[in-house]
Amino acid sequence: MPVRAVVTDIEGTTSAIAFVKETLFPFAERALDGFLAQHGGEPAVAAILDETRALAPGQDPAEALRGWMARDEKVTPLKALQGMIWRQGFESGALKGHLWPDVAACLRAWAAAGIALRIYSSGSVEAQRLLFGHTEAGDLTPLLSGFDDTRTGPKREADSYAAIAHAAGLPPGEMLFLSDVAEELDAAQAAGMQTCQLVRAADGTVASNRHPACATFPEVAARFGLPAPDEPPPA
Ligand SMILES: CSCCC(=O)C(=O)COP(=O)(O)O
Ligand SMILES: [Mg+2]
Repeated sequence: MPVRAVVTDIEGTTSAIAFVKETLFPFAERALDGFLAQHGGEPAVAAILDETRALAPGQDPAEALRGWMARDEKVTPLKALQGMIWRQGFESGALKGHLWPDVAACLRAWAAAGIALRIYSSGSVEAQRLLFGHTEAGDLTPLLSGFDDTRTGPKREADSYAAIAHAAGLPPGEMLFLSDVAEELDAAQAAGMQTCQLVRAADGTVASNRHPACATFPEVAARFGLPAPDEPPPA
């Protein structure tokens, strides 16, 4: 079936795991206490702290958030708060959204051919917009027609992918989900989507054998009949 929409994960798929773990997470960790001291009374931040207390009863919310960060737990209020903290970094230029060198040219070629492009990541929608709005290849958000995070649903549950297909207004079979995590691909496949695992050598991803595997976006293009970019990716 032809692919009319591509839904992509971020960490391990468009972007290096090391960028998330060694740049983004430490940035949020360093800024956490100051951010809560300055913004803790604002309604959006107070709501995140309430969500945190509900998920970690009896624990100081800042400590709960710090623990989730240390264990890389994809907990929705943590992800929302990280997005808010990263805003300052992206907008000041202290942070640049990392994309593997093959990604931007393919996204441009696919969008130009009328393929709908969407993001589905554990990173909050705010963080997704910031990352794609501030990449070394420029602002790529005009190429993207939809953003979903774990408020849509857990990434390992088929219903989340059904909801994404519904929001895109397409049959799931005409949508291709890209991720480094086999369990996420299993869920997308259970919802009827086409799937491809990104096995990025630098990320040390191990191919699952349950899904087609590609090392780069141009390989994805070749395998799924998507247009390839005109220009070669920068070295
Ligand atoms: C700017 S997105 C930050 C990435 C992040 O926090 C994360 O947890 C990524 O998880 P993914 O679902 O994209 O693998
Ligand atoms: Mg990932």
